[in-house]
Order: sequence, then C-alpha cells, then structure tokens
Amino acid sequence: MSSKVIKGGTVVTADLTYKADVRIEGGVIVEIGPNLVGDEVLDAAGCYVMPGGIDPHVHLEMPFMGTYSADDFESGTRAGLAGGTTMVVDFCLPDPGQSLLDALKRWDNKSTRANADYSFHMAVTWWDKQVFEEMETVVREKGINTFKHFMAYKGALMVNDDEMFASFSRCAELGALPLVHAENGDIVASMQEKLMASGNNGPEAHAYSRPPEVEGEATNRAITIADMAGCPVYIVHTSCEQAHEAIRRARQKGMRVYGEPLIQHLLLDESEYSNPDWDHAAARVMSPPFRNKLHQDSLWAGLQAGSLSCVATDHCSFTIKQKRYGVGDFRKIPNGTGGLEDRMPLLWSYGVNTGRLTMNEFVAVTSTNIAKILNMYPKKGAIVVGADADIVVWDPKRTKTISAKTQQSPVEYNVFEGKEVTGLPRYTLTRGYVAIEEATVKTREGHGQFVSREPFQAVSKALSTWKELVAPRKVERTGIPASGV
Ligand SMILES: NC(=O)NCCC(=O)O
Ligand SMILES: [Zn+2]
Ligand SMILES: [Zn+2]
Repeated sequence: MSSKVIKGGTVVTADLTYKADVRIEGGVIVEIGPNLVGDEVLDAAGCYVMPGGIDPHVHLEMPFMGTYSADDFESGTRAGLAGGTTMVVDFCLPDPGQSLLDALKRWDNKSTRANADYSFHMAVTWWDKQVFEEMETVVREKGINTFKHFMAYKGALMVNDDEMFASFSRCAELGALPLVHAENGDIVASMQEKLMASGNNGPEAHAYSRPPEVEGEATNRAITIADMAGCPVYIVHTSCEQAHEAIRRARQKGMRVYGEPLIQHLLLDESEYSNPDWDHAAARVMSPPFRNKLHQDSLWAGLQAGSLSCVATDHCSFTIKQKRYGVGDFRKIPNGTGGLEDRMPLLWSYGVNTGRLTMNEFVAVTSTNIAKILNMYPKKGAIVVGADADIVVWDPKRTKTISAKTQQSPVEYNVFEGKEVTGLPRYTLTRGYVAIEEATVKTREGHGQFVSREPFQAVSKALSTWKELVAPRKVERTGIPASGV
C-alpha cells in the first residue's frame, strides 16, 4: 500500500502545537514523528498541519420554501474542501406525516455525489407513535444520534413544546442529542403579518420580525425542556447575546448545553439589510438575521470563554432568481446564505490573526469540539494514529480576496464578497486523498462516505443516573390521620 508523508510542518491540535511529520496509509494516520519517509511527500514547510474542518450544520439541495437550496452534495463538499473543511453534517427533513426512514432514503440518494465525508442529523418535523418508534431505528441501525427541532417556520417545519418534550424524552432514552433552531415561531408569524399589513414588505422586514428577544426566549425554553427531559441540548445558529446568555447561565448551572454561532453572525451585521439594492439585502436574508456589533462581540467572547462550543455555516445558498420569489413579500424570500468555502479562512483571519483566538482554539471550534459533541472523535477532529487522514495543511501566509467569481458554489454572489483573508489551505486531504493543492481542485465525486455515529454513552448515563437519584419519591408515613370527612 502506498504511503504519503506530510513533511516539515507544525502539527496544531485542540491542545498541542509541535513539530512533526505525519505519515498516511490506507486513508488513516499511521505514524507521527520526526524524519518520516513515504512514497509521496507533501511539503508542509512554514505550514500548520491541522484536523480538517467539520461543518456541523449545512443544507445541501434542501427542499425549503418552495424550492431547493442551490448547492448540492457535490458542489457543497467541493466548496468545503477548497476552504479546508473535510466533513459536513446535513439535515434529513421528513415532510410532515412522512416516515423518517423514507426521508432518509432520499438523503442517501442525494449524498452519493459527495466529495468529502458527511453525516446526517434527523429532523423531527411532526410527532406521533410512528416517529417515536422510528427514532430507535434511526439511532440503533442508521448511525444517526442527533435530532433537529425547529421552533420557528410555523405551518411548515415548526414543532410545539409538547412535541419537543416528547421527542427530547425519547432522545434521553435512546442516548441521542436534540438540536434546536430556537426562535419563537408564533411571535415571528404575528410580527410578519403586522409588518406586511403596514406596508413593510422589503428584506429589512425579515430582520424586524425576528428580534434577539424571540431567539433568547426560545433558547431558554429549549434548555428548560431539555432539563425536564433529562438530556443535553445543542442550540444551532446562536446569533445574539440573549441566546448566548441563556446558554451561559445553563452551563454555569452544570447543564450540558452547546451553542453554535455561525461565521456569518460573527462577521456580518444588520446594516446589510438597509442596503438600497433589494438583491443585496435579500441575499443576506437568513434566520436568525444578522445582528449588531454588540451581539457579535458577545459571540466572540463566548468562543474565547468556552460558553459557545463551535462555529458552523448553516450553508443554505439560493440564487438571485430564487431570492426574488420574495419581491413584494419578504416572507417568501428563501431563508439562507452560504459560507462553506469561507468559514475556515475567515475565522482564521478575523479570529487567530487578530488575537481573539489561539490556533488551538481555532482547531477546537472548527473541528475537535464538533467531533466530540457529535460523538465521532477521534475518528474525526484529531491528528492521532488511527484517525481518518482528514487533514488541512494550512499556509498562514497565503492570501486572497473572497469573490463570487472564483468560488466553487454556482451562486452568483457571496455574502463575504471583498473580504481579504490571510491563511488558506496549501493541501486539503480527505481520508488521505489530496483533493486541494493551493488553487488546484482535484476533488473526486463520490469519494465521500457516510460517517455513522454511535449513541452517546457517557453523558446519557450520567444524566439518567442523576435524574433517577433526584426523582420525586412518595414520602412513606406511619400514623396517617383518619380522613377529616
Ligand atoms: N438559517 C436559514 O435561514 N436557513 C436554513 C434553514 C435553517 O437552518 O433555519
Ligand atoms: Zn435554522
Ligand atoms: Zn440550518
């Protein structure tokens, strides 16, 4: 079997920085140390050798708001690899009333074109006995240990509190982790109607209809429901201080609550919606919307302090034509933006190069924490012997200006257009295969494999043991007085 050696670089993991070569054989790391030899040498002089990025939140070819998101598993994973991301986790979305297992077949078909490894979260979009039962098959046989719940998108994907409580309780039994899109969907729907009735129909009204308070309230509620059900909870696209505050408080109380800010919310702000160009503003319509600088500071502080766990993209891109479905009614603008190709270079440039994050923290929030939270560490998210050789050889001196003209995605714009980045992949390897060599893209359609994830053992056991210990117990009494009747 032929081998590759990544030579002369500095290995950077979530907790260590050291000089070493890395030898790869059969798609996995087989040796780490000085002066290694192999059949092929990848020159890493002046570079950092890091676990490839993992994006825990993407929507590729997602059926949503009457259309499909524009990037599919081929272009989406190609974009990811170009920016140093070697694995994505997408969301399987059953239609209301549809079997979870039937929905999964559709996602299995779409993902055969992936250039990089991937996994799925399963969404709970409706609730009855069939969903309850199929959840077990999803966890035990299909290798999916995470279930997504939308508290927004009323009349479409949204689930109510009783459905969430039932589903979270089932997650607790199965050793699964619930994920939540936390916005109060009832309030958003009312606000949207009021705004439309008062003539506010432009993309800026999307942001007016979803203020930080509705996200903070829903985040608190999701955390409370998880606490009652006895399971951990993962809050996706945490965008504001109110939601971060709820997560921080819960963690201080000892709860296993994970918060996931997006690169978009860290770097882009609400002024984008005031742009006089309708297409510019609509292109940035996503949920939750972009916030102000104070919220951005809160998210950066959370990553530094550890109250927020990882950085994702929620990559869900739509063409200008698709965004224009909402001309005259902002409620019909498909929600979502891209970011897969740019997350790693942007977080490095605005995080590590500014001193907000250390290199090790960068690895933690883009890869290792995610692999641990989703239960696939150290197969993914690690530079250790035996781990998959999903590696990015990172050149901290390479620069570019982000532009839609040079991106992998077929979409005509990029919400980060014009931003300069310093820090880019020299090589991106997916299970040992060099898919990216500087600006040369050598991705292989169909190379990506599904990553099966086992149920959580440790956290589930700890939480159920504690729940049992503190469960309400009948007080046994002697000498009960006779009824007063
Ligand atoms: N975030 C967004 O606007 N679109 C994708 C679907 C979701 O994650 O809510
Ligand atoms: Zn969402
Ligand atoms: Zn999403």
